[in-house]
Amino acid sequence: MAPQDAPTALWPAPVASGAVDATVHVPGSKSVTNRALVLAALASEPGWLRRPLRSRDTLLMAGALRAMGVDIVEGVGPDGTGETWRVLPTGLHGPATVDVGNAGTVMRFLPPVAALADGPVRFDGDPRSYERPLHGVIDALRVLGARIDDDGRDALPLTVHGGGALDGGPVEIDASSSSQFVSALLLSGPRFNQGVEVRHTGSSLPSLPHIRMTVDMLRAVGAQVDTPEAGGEPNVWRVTPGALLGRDLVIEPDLSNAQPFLAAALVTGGKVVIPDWPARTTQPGDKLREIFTEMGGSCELTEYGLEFTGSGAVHGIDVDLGEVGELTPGIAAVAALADSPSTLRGVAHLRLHETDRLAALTKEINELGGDVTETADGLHIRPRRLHGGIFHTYEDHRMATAGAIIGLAVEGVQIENVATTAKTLPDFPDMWTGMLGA
Ligand SMILES: O=C(O)C1=C[C@@H](OP(=O)(O)O)[C@@H](O)[C@H](O)C1
Ligand SMILES: C=C(OP(=O)(O)O)C(=O)O
Repeated sequence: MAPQDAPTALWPAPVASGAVDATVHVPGSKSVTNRALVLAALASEPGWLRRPLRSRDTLLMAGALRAMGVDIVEGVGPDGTGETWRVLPTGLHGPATVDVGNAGTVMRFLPPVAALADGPVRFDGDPRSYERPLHGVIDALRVLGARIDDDGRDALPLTVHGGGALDGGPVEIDASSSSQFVSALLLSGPRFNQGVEVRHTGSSLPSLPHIRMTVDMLRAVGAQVDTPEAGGEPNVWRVTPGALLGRDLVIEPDLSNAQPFLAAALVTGGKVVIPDWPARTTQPGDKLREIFTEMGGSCELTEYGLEFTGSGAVHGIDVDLGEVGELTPGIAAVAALADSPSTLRGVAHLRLHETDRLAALTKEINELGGDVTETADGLHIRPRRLHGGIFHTYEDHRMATAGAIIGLAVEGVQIENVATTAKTLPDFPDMWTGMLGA
């Protein structure tokens, strides 16, 4: 949790007057957009991103790469439709400064890129970014040959003294606090002289689908990656050195940002269609089809997209969310409105996300009259009749959308700083009222 009680704008969360029935076009995935930007910047030829997400996290990523000399040109796609970013990897230069905001993808994926630049790159960000774990990336980069000045903090702010190249090779890390440590080292791995071999030594590893996303996207630009899944050693990933191709990539909709809209169908017994839901994806949000079905809905995936229908009943769930941690706030919000208790497990690492999400969800739902307790690795949620009040967001986009879900069913919920949704979904308030007005 973080600075709180500062007077910030309150957004009256709209109550649903009946069953929602809407088609919601969800913008591009944060995780895919930021990986695509990094890979395009490291490629040996230009590439395109079509329908990239334009939000705080992705604009910070683009800004950081531009600061290191990469040319990213905004425009209209070659077919005349949709927004695109053309990425021209013209070199990685320091001195440069990078604002990571509170974007895990920027603070973890870019120090390895900066190690390849030909000068110092200074990293700084929001106060919360100083508290988020970065040791896995810093310590690994030092082993792989980088010089990093962090005044002994093992955290932000820091300076990577890029030497124009990096030896690379084998490295051990404990990525139990964030899968992004593994993704960060793999993404730049093809550009290290010896490639990279990452061995995770911790007891658990969250967000495996996000590591699969990294591997899939690396392979799609021509990298050779060996993984535990492909018959390799458990917890070991190897990336061979080599040039990366420039690609023309259409970014999938952000399925984790589709969550509040699907939740609206579930909570109101309505129907929401998300066009362009991919038939095959590594995004963790795809798991919502299963989770929200177990909680009372049903869905149909067609060529057009996903049609999700609520039954009018919302059930509690006992579920391990370790692989899909970023879905926890939205699931907790639905669980608080369910007809039976829920246990959400496997997400201790959420205490180190945008805010301490376990503490924040417990406090905010309980202040509306709920009965939530924290466990060692998750939440117990016993639904109770809730009442209105201020729902604080702790500068966490997913707290804001979680509060909006509760507000659909509870009069008088006011979301503090709904603008924090700009991290990944700047149009959220308009999309939400649009869905309800549809
Ligand atoms: O690699 C990524 O794009 C992400 C990985 C996950 O991070 P953690 O493994 O730190 O939970 C996820 O929660 C985050 O929203 C995005
Ligand atoms: C944990 C999240 O973000 P980040 O990429 O900053 O880690 C999230 O979006 O839920």
